[in-house]
Amino acid sequence: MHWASHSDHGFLTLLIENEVGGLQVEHKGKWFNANAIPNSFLVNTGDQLEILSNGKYMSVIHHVVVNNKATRISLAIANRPLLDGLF
Ligand SMILES: O=C(O)CCC(=O)C(=O)O
Ligand SMILES: [Fe+2]
Repeated sequence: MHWASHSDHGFLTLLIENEVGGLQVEHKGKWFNANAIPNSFLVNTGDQLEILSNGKYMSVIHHVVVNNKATRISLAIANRPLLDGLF
């Protein structure tokens, strides 16, 4: 089971997750596990960065796989643009 696949609206998203993992990123139609490195942030590129870099840094499509065997804990720190303005 996984949460809905999506890209983040903001510039960058910083993620910390526990050892359960579960984040997957899409590349050329395939899904890859994005296992966090202990004591580090995992950084997702967002839509705002893709737009401001004219597509040089693509916004990553991702989702999270979960199960009923292990408790997944994650902390996401995101900046998001106002929906009615530029920033
Ligand atoms: O929990 C995670 O690792 C990712 C959460 C996420 O994709 C989000 O908050 O946009
Ligand atoms: Fe996300």
